[in-house]
Amino acid sequence: MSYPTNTNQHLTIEDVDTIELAQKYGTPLYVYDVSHIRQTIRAFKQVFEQEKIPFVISYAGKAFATKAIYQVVAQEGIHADVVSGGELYTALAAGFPAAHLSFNGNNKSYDELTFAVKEGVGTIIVDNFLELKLLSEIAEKNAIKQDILLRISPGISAHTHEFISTGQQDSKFGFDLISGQAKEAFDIAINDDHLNLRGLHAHIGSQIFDVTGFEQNAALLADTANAWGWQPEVINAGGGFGIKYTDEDKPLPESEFAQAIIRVLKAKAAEYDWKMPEIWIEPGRSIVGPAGKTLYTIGSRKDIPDIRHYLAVDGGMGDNIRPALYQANYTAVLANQPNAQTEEVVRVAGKYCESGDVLVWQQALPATKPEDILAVNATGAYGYAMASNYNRNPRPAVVFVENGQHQLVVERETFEHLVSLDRDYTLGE
Ligand SMILES: Cc1ncc(COP(=O)(O)O)c(C=O)c1O
Ligand SMILES: N[C@@H](CCCC[NH3+])C(=O)O
Repeated sequence: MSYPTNTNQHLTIEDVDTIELAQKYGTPLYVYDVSHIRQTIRAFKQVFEQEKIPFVISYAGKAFATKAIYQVVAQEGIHADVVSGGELYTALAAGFPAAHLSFNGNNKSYDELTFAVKEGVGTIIVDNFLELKLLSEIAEKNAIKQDILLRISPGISAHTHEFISTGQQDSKFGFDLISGQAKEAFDIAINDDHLNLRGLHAHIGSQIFDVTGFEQNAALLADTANAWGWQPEVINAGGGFGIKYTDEDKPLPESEFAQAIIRVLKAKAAEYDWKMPEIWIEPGRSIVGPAGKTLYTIGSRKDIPDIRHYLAVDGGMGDNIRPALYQANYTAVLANQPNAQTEEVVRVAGKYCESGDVLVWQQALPATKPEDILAVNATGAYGYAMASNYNRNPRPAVVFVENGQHQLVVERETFEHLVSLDRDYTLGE
């Protein structure tokens, strides 16, 4: 594949020189192409608009939650889904309209639910019986009727890594459909004076390439509501649309996932003689994943004759834990000269004290030298979001690029940040 370059033969992102970004902001550095994010959101929207059906696209902020991304998402006029008090706080701090937020999660605390209700979060996606009870009490206390959806665990297994598959019956998320718990929750919710049950939600997993699971899921939600003698206003089919990390990944265009869900629900609405319900989707990875790259500085190497070349960079599992956690595959490119002839196959390792601290398992690269810049592709989702301070490494900065310009949107942590919450121990003095 051929990468975009400038006259210096440097890798560019939206005409911005990645080597200059590395020099200006340091490495490791997360870089997002904002136009790419906007294009993906618009492609999703276009499908629904062309079909002329009511819809809500809710960006799943767990993939990447910072003030700046919530601002871009708000500019594009779509909603967002949060899964913790911290994500909710971030979205509100960004100026995101509370009414356009939904709140997912399998163990929202009393305080988190109160925070959401008081701030006017549009929809709470209720996951379990305790939450139903707490939320009803909180809504009553605040004299409101809270809009909710019920999250169902549909018993659908998505073909993806076990850790990111959520729809199977043996899952911690949602009301179990098969054993009748979902119907029990429905009966409670529909009769609750403080809750306004608008519809059903089910999310089957993440990084899924096939439309079948989404079709089955949408059909199941509609059939379930119908079997309960109920016409829902909303069917939320979740997120999970797969993206391309390597050439082995063959994702469908985002439009096809949306079209498949629309097709099924249109047919179900006709079959059951319903007013067309609002279709909600919650994409996270597909909106931000392909738009992000991480820049690293190349450091040491270890060549084990006839076995492997390890090339170490100045980041690792603290800024991208996905290879270590899910055996996830990525591709990388030499940003100094992305289209140069490749000369060797290396394993790109991080700087953390773990053997599993790998960023790219296998990558063909041109000859490299210390201080060269390596760009790892498609790191926009669940990279920064899952970053840690393991080995007391400060977390990297984040830069947004658009129309040939760049802006720092998250500062790099410093050593001072690392100790800023530490307190001296004095009891033993
Ligand atoms: C309820 C829910 N919605 C949306 C998502 C977003 O998934 P993805 O980032 O794969 O689109 C997830 C994560 O898997 C989720 O659990
Ligand atoms: N963190 C996962 C996806 C989220 C799954 C949680 N619903 C990943 O990096 O692929």
